[in-house]
Amino acid sequence: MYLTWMRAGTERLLEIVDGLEEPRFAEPSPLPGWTIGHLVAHLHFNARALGRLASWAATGVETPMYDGAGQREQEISAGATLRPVVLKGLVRESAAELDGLLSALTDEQWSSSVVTAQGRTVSAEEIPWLRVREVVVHGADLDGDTWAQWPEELLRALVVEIVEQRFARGQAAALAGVLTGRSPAPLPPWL
Ligand SMILES: O=C(O)/C=C/C(=O)CC(=O)C(=O)O
Repeated sequence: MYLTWMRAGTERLLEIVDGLEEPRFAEPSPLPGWTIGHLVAHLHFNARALGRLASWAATGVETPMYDGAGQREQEISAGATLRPVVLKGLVRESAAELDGLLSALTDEQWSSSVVTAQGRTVSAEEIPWLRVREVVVHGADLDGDTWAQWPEELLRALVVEIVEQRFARGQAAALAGVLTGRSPAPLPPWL
């Protein structure tokens, strides 16, 4: 299921990224401090990072998503300076690499454990879900009209996870206001 959603989400994301005109890469994205270029660079390096988790599951050799706290930020900042045509190619390439690595996992490897960048120990089966969140949510950042195209089951899984995490972040009251349609409380971006 997750792999199917990942493939559908990736296909849509690549369409959106391919359709971005060059000047848009320098424009602000909905994420504080990030341009569209930063966002596209993040999507590329996130595929690479999740690919390292897939390699970990395949080999048993610990290969974390990022080497230390600064790597993610440094990669994104450097990536955002690349020419849009280069970034577009990289996003496509790393998405295909991630798909290839995941497709090669055996049943036993899928059930092995890996550790995410947030320190969560998860089954490798969760790797495609981590990518679904990225391509679906950031796809909406790049082209806001994408939500209605996703299956209800995917949206339910996403919303349940967001609700749990927002509660954990102390945002219960703001969330209740938004979900009851009573207050347009400003909530910071979830992802
Ligand atoms: O949900 C988690 O445990 C980890 C999520 C991330 O590391 C987010 C990314 O995938 C990323 O920032 O590249």
